Amino acid sequence: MDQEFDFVVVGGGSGGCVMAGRLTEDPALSVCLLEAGGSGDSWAVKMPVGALSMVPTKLNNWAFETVPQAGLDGRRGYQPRGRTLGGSSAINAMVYIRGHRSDYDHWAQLGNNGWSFDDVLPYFKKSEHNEQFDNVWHGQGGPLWVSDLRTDNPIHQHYLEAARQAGYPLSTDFNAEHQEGLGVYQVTQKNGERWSAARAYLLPHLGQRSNLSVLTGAYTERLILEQGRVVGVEVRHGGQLRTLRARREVILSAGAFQSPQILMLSGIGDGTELRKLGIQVQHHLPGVGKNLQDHPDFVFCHKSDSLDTFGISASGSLRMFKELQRFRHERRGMLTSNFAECGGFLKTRPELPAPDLQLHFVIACVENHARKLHLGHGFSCHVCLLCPRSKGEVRLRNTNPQDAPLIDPNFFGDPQDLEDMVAAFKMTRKLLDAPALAAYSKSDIRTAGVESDEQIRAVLKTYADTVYHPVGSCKMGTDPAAVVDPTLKVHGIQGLRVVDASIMPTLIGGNTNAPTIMIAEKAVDFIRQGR
Ligand SMILES: Cc1cc2nc3c(=O)[nH]c(=O)nc-3n(C[C@H](O)[C@H](O)[C@H](O)COP(=O)(O)OP(=O)(O)OC[C@H]3O[C@@H](n4cnc5c(N)ncnc54)[C@H](O)[C@@H]3O)c2cc1C
Repeated sequence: MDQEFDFVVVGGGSGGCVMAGRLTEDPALSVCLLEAGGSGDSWAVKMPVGALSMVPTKLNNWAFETVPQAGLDGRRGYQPRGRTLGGSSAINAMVYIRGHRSDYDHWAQLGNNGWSFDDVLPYFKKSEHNEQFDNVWHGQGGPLWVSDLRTDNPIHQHYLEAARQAGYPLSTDFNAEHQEGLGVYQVTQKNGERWSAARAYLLPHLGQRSNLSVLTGAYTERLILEQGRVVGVEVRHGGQLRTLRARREVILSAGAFQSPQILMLSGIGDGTELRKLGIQVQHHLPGVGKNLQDHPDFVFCHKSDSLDTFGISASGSLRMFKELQRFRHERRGMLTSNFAECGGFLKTRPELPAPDLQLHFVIACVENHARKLHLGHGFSCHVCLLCPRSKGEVRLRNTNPQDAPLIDPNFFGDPQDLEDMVAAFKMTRKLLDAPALAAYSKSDIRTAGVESDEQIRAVLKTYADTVYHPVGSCKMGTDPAAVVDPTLKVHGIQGLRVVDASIMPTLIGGNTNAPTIMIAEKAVDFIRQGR
C-alpha cells in the first residue's frame, strides 16, 4: 500500500536525523525517515567505548571496502560507515571539530553563495550545546551536546608536555578563532554517553510527534520519478518492496557512498556509464559519484606498560572492572573514552594559511582499524593530510541495489599527497619522540628504524588508509560537474535534495560530523524559507 508524507528522508545518519527532527518541529509537516539499519540506542552506541565493538565489525556498520588502491601498493582500504539511526555519528570517534574558516570561504569563492564561514557559523552554533564554552564561537541550548572528556586520563598532561617539548603550539579550543595547535579534544557526549545525531535530534521525539514516522530496517532501493520530478521512493521493508510518496520532497541523506549509489540506480548520473549497465537514463548528471575526497591517514603504533592505555592483560581486566563501576555510578573514567582523546592541527610549512595535518592521539594500540588485536597495552597516533589533492569516485558495481557500490578514494593518486605525508610523518614522529611521550613507549611496532624519505614513503604505502571522512560525491556548485545547487536541490530534477557529507564541494580541514549537521541545519532553513 502506498503511503504519502510531505517529506521522505532516506538515511537516518548525521544529515537525515537533523532533517527529520527539525522539519517535524512544524506540526503541519509530515515526515517519514527511512533507515536501513536498526534503532541506534543500544549500549554499544551509548557507552563511548562501545565503538570498539562496532568500528572493526559489522555491528551497526556497513564495513565497506575500497577497490584496490594503486597508491597503497594495491591494497584494499576499509571504510566503516554507520548502519543504524545516527548513522556514522553512532559509531564514530565523537571528536567535535568544525574545520577551518578558510574551508567555507573557499566553498563560497567556488560560487556557493551563503556558505562562507560567517554564513555557516550561526548554524554550527544553532546545533550546539557546549557544556564548557559560552562565547561568540559556541552555541548553548542546541540539540548536539559537546563536552569535555570525562576520562580524567593523566596521559593528557604527558601529551601536552610532549607538544611543548617538540615546540608545537597548544590549543584549548580548536573551534575558536585559531585552529592551529595541539590539545585535548571536545566530544559529542552528554553526561559521559555518546550523543549521536539520532540521540540529539530524533529519538527524543519518537512517539511524541504524530507527524514523525521512522522506519528502521527499511532499505531504499530507488527514487520514483514522474516527468522530471521525484515523487517518492521504493523501499524494501519487512521483506516487501513498498512505495512511499513524498508530496513535497525526497531528501537523500544516505551518506557519501550511498547517496550517489541511489541516484545512479534511479537513472540520475553519467548517461554513458548508466547505459553501459542497462539503466534507463532519467537525467544526465555527470558529476554523480565523482569528486570523492577523503583524508589519507597513517597510524604510529606503540606498545606501552601503562594501564592508562587500553589493552589486553590481567591487570588491565581488573582495571576495566573498576572502570565499569565508575561508569555506572559517575559516568566518568575510561569507559567514556572516545579513544582519540588528544590531537590537533599543525602546519608542515609556517607560511601555509591553514593547518594541513591533523593528529588523533589514541589511548590504544590500534592497528588495521582495530581489526588486528595485540596482547598488552599501547597507544597510537594518527596523522592525516587535511587538503589532499587526490580525488576518487563512487561507481555502481551492478544494478542490484543490495550490492555495495565500488568505492575508489584514489589515495595518493596525486604523488604530491605522498610527499606531503612524508612531511606530516616527520612532524608526528617529533612529537612521539619528545621525552614526555617517549617515556610511555615500550616498543615502536611500525616505524622503528624507518628514517630515510624512501623508507617513510614505503611504510606510508604499506599502512595508510582512511581516517573516515569521505565527502564530495554529490558536490554542491554551479559548474557542470556539480550535483546539487547551493540550496542542495539536485540540478535538473524537481522535488529532490541531497543533505549529507556528499555535498561538500571540497574536503574540510577536520572531522566531518559537525559540518554535516551544520549542512542539514542550513537545508532546513532553505526549506522553511521556500528556497
Ligand atoms: C569510524 C568513524 C569515525 C569517525 N570519527 C569522527 C569523529 O570523531 N568526528 C567527526 O566529526 N566525524 C567522524 N567521523 C565522520 C562522521 O561521522 C561522518 O562524516 C558523518 O556522520 C556523515 O554523515 P552523513 O549524514 O553524511 O552519513 P551517515 O551518518 O553515514 O548516514 C547515512 C545513513 O544512511 C543509511 N543508509 C544508507 N543507504 C541507505 C539506503 N539505501 N536505505 C536506507 N538507509 C540507508 C545508513 O545506514 C546511515 O544511517 C567518523 C566516521 C567513522 C565511520
